[in-house]
Amino acid sequence: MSTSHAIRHVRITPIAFRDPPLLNAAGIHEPWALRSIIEIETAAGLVGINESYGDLPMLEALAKAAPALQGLSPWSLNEMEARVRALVTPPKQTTSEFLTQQVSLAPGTHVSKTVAKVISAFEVAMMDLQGQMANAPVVDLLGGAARDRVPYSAYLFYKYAEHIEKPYAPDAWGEALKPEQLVAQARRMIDQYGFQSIKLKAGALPPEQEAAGILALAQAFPGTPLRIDPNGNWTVETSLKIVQQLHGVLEYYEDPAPRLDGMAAVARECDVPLATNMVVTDFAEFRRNADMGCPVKIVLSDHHYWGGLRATQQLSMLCRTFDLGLSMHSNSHLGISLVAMTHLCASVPLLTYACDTHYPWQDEEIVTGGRLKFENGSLRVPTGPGLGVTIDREALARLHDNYLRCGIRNRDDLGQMKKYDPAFTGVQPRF
Ligand SMILES: O=C([O-])[C@@H](O)[C@@H](O)[C@H](O)[C@@H](O)C(=O)[O-]
Ligand SMILES: [Mg+2]
Repeated sequence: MSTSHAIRHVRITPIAFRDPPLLNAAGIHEPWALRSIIEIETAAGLVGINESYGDLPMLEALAKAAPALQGLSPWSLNEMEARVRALVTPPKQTTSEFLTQQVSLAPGTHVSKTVAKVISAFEVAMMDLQGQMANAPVVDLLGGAARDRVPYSAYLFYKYAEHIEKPYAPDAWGEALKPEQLVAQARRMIDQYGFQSIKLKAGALPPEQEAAGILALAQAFPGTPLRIDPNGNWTVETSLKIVQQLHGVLEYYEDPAPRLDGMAAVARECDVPLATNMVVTDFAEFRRNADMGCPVKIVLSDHHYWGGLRATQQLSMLCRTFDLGLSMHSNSHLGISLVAMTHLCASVPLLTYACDTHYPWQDEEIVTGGRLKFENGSLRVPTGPGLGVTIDREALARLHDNYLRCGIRNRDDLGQMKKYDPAFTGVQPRF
């Protein structure tokens, strides 16, 4: 490698962007969602970019690992992984902290994922650099495109009309607590993006109400594949009762009951395939599911915490070996994450369902050119070198300023819900 391609500098910029009051099993979204923007610069001045989690422990881990990249070639991903593993060890937890985090909805915030998250954060930016050096899109570095566009689904949430603090004008989506409001939300999202399948985030309202929501969607959008995701907030008994009410309607049943044993108990009595982003979140958990005869049939990966794009490709091979389906999970994110996910999904022959994305819930953007355009619910894989997108510096400065002012340093859906309802405990399963 010529020394001009050696990595000389790593910049991590935390950002915050507006996030609507979306309800979930843990509580409710805060007014600002956090991300980190990663920039890796070579001696010659090429810059590879990426987007990842922006909570404080993640920022600390990124800062700790960044010096390991000094002098490294952007092609040396294995060496980068070894150096990160040597430098970053997850902080120790007390048992009670561990139990609290077990019910977290966002596996990306769990400390056991720190090393995988940091590796992923650097890997994508290094592959962006590789693509620029080789004049090839990331999808080609991953083996080439198995498809030229990647399908996403409409991701519906129950929600309030505005945040309790009212830090900015209410979003355009309005309240969604009743079936007819949910149908209106789906209609608006599908009209705008063309999505061809629908996911409902559940586990927030009483299950019968959420089942009524799905039935209303089934009536309003006949033939459209539907999914429901209570994030393990239902007992096995509730999960089985509700799936009966939804007979013939669901494409898959996502994390109805907590833990792998809960999911296995549901699987024994129900013929709808179970999907997860909560109980198979790394290779050890994949093995546990396999040892139990695969009660979970669909793994919802997320390169941000599975260890990167290449790790997710390895996961896809395992899914094929065990005859499992594969699709993608998401958290609140902007365009760099969406584009990285699109390159990845285009490169994976086994992609059995349209992917999740929170993108419609965000109205801000960090990439040059503004919001990404969907066609019939799909995103075209960028064909330019690397990720094929660049950072809008003005937007980066503005979103970083949001971060400095917003006061949020860790995502806390439970704490936020307590502002609306001080008696809310978040103890799961609630229903
Ligand atoms: O954004 C949310 O509220 C979701 O509930 C998210 O935190 C989950 O991790 C995720 O989307 C899921 O599918 O479980
Ligand atoms: Mg989920």
